[in-house]
Amino acid sequence: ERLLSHNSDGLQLCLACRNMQRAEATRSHLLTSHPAAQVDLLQMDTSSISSVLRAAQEFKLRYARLDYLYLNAGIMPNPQFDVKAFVKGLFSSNVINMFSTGEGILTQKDGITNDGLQEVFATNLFGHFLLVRELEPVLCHAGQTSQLVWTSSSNALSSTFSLDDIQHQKGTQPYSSSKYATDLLSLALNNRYNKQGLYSSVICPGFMLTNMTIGILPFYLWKLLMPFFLMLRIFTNTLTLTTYNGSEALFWVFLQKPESLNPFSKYHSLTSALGNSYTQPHKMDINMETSESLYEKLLQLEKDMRGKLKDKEKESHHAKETCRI
Ligand SMILES: NC(=O)C1=CN([C@@H]2O[C@H](COP(=O)(O)OP(=O)(O)OC[C@H]3O[C@@H](n4cnc5c(N)ncnc54)[C@H](OP(=O)(O)O)[C@@H]3O)[C@@H](O)[C@H]2O)C=CC1
Ligand SMILES: CC(C)CCC[C@@H](C)[C@H]1CC[C@H]2C3=C(CC[C@]12C)[C@@]1(C)CCC(=O)[C@@H](C)[C@@H]1CC3
Repeated sequence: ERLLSHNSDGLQLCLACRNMQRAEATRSHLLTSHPAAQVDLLQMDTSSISSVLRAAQEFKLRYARLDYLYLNAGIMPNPQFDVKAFVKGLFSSNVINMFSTGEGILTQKDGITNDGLQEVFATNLFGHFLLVRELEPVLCHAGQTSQLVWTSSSNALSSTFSLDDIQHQKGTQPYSSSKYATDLLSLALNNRYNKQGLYSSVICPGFMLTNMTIGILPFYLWKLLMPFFLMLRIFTNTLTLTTYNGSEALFWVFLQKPESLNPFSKYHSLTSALGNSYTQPHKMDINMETSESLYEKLLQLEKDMRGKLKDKEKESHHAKETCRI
């Protein structure tokens, strides 16, 4: 919506969504305020490997070029709010950090996808990784730049991520781990693809009330807490609260020359106590060595998963043939 409000001429949007009913509703909403806009839809579930491969194939049939790819889909399933840790945090010097990152007060219960991957890892990171790899031919064009924009989080904490457990099978903070992996992956992509004109950056929208966060507390509590959160903005500008404010960095990045963005920075949407939105970079707690190691592991996993998919296809083909006989 913010991109269309800025300049809808010549902008062709393609919304890749898992739920086509919601996608249609979003499209209609956008066309109501911007009747001349070009908004296409593409069905894609980032948690499913075959869905991502199918969607990428369809995209390449439809379009010759992709200038901006927003990698925004994300889940934080079954969030558990640790009241004890929260109260302890309230009386510690870490209180502001707790409200801006959610560090130490949230855990999640992860699931397993049909492909056998950890659900948060598959949805938030691996599906997007595959998509970028598949869309390479439309993203990389001689003499032109293109941009990947990842929605990461200030909840991306190195303490929750391990190269020995990139899917976070063993821990209770898969969300944080997947976002830290996102930061690492963006750096590795810059390292590999900048020569081909493809740039990658990460943003944090700040804390917003959305479908993802609203379930953490009962709805009436959020309503009651709203004046408290607005007041808290005096101490931390990370409480963006609305999706309009949260999308500030997504929009800001769109306006920048990709070469001017720092691959080690995360671009944060921030909102001042007076309600003004702005974007500010913060250095990420990442290094090239870990980022490259993660990339190698993702490539290996991709190879394994493609192998499994082929075996499955062969099996079902064989079953069909046997039936026919
Ligand atoms: N809210 C917050 O405070 C913060 C959010 N973020 C990040 O912002 C991004 C957007 O989240 P937010 O708007 O808050 O939450 P929402 O739940 O409102 O939005 C998440 C979006 O991701 C889509 N999605 C989820 N799973 C899949 C999937 N398997 N395939 C395709 N699409 C999928 C959802 O689709 P559907 O409509 O079908 O559910 C929805 O459109 C996420 O990456 C999140 O981690 C980062 C920091 C803070
Ligand atoms: C009951 C209390 C009076 C208020 C509790 C508030 C907490 C539930 C929120 C305070 C900071 C929030 C926060 C997030 C979730 C909800 C809180 C912990 C996130 C972890 C959501 C996902 C993200 O990506 C982070 C950037 C958010 C950081 C702040």
